[in-house]
Amino acid sequence: MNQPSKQASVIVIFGATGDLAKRKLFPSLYNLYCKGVLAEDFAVVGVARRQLSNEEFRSNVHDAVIHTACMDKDDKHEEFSSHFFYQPFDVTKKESYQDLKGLTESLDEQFDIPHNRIFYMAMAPEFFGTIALNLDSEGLLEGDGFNRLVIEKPFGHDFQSAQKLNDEIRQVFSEEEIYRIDHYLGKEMVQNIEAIRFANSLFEPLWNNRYISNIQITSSETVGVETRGGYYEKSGALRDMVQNHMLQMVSLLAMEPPGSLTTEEIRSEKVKVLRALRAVNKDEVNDYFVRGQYKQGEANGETLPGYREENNVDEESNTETFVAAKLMIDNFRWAGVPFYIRTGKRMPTKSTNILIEFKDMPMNLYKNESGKLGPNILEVHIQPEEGITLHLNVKDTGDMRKTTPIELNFNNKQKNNMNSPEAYERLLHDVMKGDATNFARWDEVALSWQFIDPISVAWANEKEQDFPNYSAGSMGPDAADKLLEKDNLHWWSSPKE
Ligand SMILES: NC(=O)C1=CN([C@@H]2O[C@H](COP(=O)(O)OP(=O)(O)OC[C@H]3O[C@@H](n4cnc5c(N)ncnc54)[C@H](OP(=O)(O)O)[C@@H]3O)[C@@H](O)[C@H]2O)C=CC1
Ligand SMILES: O=C1O[C@H](COP(=O)(O)O)[C@@H](O)[C@H](O)[C@H]1O
Repeated sequence: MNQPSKQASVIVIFGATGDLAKRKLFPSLYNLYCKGVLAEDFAVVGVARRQLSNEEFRSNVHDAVIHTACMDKDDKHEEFSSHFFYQPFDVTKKESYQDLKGLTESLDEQFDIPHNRIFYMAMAPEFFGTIALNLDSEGLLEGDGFNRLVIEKPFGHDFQSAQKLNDEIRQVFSEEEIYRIDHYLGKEMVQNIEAIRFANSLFEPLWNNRYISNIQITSSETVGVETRGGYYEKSGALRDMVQNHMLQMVSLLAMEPPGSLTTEEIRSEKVKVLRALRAVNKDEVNDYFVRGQYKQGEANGETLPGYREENNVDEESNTETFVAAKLMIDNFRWAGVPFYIRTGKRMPTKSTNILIEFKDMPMNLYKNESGKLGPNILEVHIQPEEGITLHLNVKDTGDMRKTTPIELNFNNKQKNNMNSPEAYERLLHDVMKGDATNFARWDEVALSWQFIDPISVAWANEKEQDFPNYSAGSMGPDAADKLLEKDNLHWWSSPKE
């Protein structure tokens, strides 16, 4: 159930000296503060191992938000950071939790907060279970207010580890209290998928296997693994991007219209898509999945290192930095329509794009004159541009029997002349409101892992002899193109790329 919007709370960030807190959480909280979403009655407690005073912590927070400007208002960096408090913390020690209890209760009084708590886990997942159990045993969850637990990815490494983690946190928190972050669900245009589908009589009647030929989702990154070689070696693109973000986008594109826009209705429809995903067993992996690993290449005149040359990466690594796949959804709406996905590091552009290709006209009156008609395509630009493009055919000026392709464009950022809020800002606000719609429910996470696990097992068991198989700065290995060629299709490259 969605709750009324403003509910003052103490936000406890576990891992408050880390990268996520600095780059995403503090700036998002600052934006919410500037917009008046966070009232004067909020407090943030940062905890981590290192010894910092409140002043040092506030100075870190201040530095993290100094380049973020309050729109149309005087900047409030000092005022904002005065709401932040720090406590050195050892996740395994009871005393740390007892001290935290004392601090949060004193902040309740200072800021007139009715014992509402948001616990944000911005540290390694191996600590989550211990933290949850200690929060409970040391009485931090007692009181009349709400308790909400925000959990970062990765939520497990496979189904078994995800289930173990879930069992641990569920000993203490109810499903309704758990907010599993998938930051793609906080992106403006990912959220717009539902509106495009369910608020336009033009599209919804066509949104099925009678009219759609195929759907293509590309999420490409220009960066390599940067400082995250250690994590990425164990994860790879399949766990890092496909299990979560890519499957979430597929679910939103393929779900049935929910009965209403409530959290449970929407998540229940998404989960049905994951249940209908055709399982790929280990002998079929090569028919449906392609893996890639980047080698040295060039972009913008710069030589880029290969994955195996990156820090903390095995020089014979079998980890994939690129995945392309053909997903089939075996239900009445989607039988026979392939959903192609691809994602990778060190590709030519940073962009996420969805293309819905409609089937050809049953008869083409123009074919003899001007060759094959261009297909109708609806593109949803997730990032960096936010908008939609509809590709149509119109009459060529001056020739009755010729057509020419045109584009109808909508740019979301031009709508109200402002940037849409960053995903984390939106998701943090949702947690404060108690709206879990754009967070992954346990059954979604479980089903995604169950779908992914046979592929990762097959890949772990069979070293890819072709690795590295695509140049940094390219669109991935040739096999990704062949995946569609087998179906007489090809990847459409977005004109926005
Ligand atoms: N960074 C990002 O953009 C993203 C991160 N994530 C996830 O968020 C989580 C945090 O990531 P990130 O911020 O990058 O990681 P960092 O390594 O930068 O930060 C880890 C934090 O945990 C603290 N910490 C580590 N061990 C302990 C301990 N035993 N007791 C108390 N505190 C401890 C560290 O502080 P100290 O050293 O002072 O103890 C630090 O504050 C991870 O699960 C990651 O996968 C998910 C998506 C994006
Ligand atoms: O979750 C992750 O996402 C980012 C890509 O996110 P985006 O919002 O920049 O598209 C990816 O770089 C990272 O490896 C992965 O962990």
